[in-house]
Amino acid sequence: MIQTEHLSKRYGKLQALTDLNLNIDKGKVFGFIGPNGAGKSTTMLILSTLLTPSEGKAYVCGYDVVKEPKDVRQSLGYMPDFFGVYDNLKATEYLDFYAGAYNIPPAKRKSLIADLLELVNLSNKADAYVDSLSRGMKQRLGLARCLVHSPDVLILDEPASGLDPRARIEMREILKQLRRMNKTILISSHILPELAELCDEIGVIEKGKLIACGAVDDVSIRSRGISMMEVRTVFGAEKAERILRESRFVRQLDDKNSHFRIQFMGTEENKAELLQQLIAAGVGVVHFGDSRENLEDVFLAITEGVGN
Ligand SMILES: Nc1ncnc2c1ncn2[C@@H]1O[C@H](COP(=O)(O)OP(=O)(O)OP(=O)(O)O)[C@@H](O)[C@H]1O
Repeated sequence: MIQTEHLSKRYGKLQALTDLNLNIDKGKVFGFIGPNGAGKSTTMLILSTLLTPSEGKAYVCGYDVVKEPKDVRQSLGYMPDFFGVYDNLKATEYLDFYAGAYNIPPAKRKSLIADLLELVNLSNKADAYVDSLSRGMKQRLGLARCLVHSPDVLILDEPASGLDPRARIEMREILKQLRRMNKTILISSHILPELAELCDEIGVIEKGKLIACGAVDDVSIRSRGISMMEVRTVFGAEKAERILRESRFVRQLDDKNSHFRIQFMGTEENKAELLQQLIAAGVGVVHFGDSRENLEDVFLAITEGVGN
């Protein structure tokens, strides 16, 4: 549904994107992770036909973004990282305006807008002026806006940025709902754990280059063999700490009352080896596995030194 081939973009002398190859299948949620200035928005603008690539090709639903921009725009909904709302419009009027822009017949708009407001949990704000909505509500309204023409593909540039934890959770629940509706979603963030639960695959981009790409669980392994792990023990914590500290597979260790968090560098076999070593030493291991919550550390480890 989304494909790029050797996609590159230069702004004057600045190479913002270099040789990007992406292939996102129907119904998949792809998380695009990278620090500020990595090239995420540039990629999304090209896919949304708002920016022309310097080199390479990009397709959305099989349509070429340069040669068939109208078909691309019909197929996708794009939510920029920042968008304005009009002061004197109510939420329903705002969506009605965009539905009109997509030539949706007036007779169909009322029920469509009611459905969209329900989807984004804003039914009770239908008659509220958009500039009176909280930031989280505005973001959700922005999401409804890019769904008015029922696109198969969604391109969402940092939809949760600037939101408080509750608003982030609400946004995530709506995105899960969109995934259940079989939308293909490209979503960016500079916060990896935020996307881990939502995405089927992630791509890590740094200084315009894709440096790791794949299923959330194996991106770290495929890239540099780094993963974050948790080890919990009920007895023998001191022995465990010594073994973990001395292990050639452990790069970093945090210890909180028999609960160890380690940066592991090695293969799945190496993990089994380490677990056997702990058990053979008489450590009471009750948990030994990958940590999802600390994926940010993996991201930092993967991107460490890249591009320098
Ligand atoms: N219109 C422009 N003219 C010149 N340089 C630009 C322009 N837009 C972006 N850049 C530069 O291109 C690089 C990539 O920017 P881009 O906005 O794509 O990154 P990003 O990953 O989306 O970052 P952020 O999270 O800050 O939005 C940055 O160095 C940025 O300063």
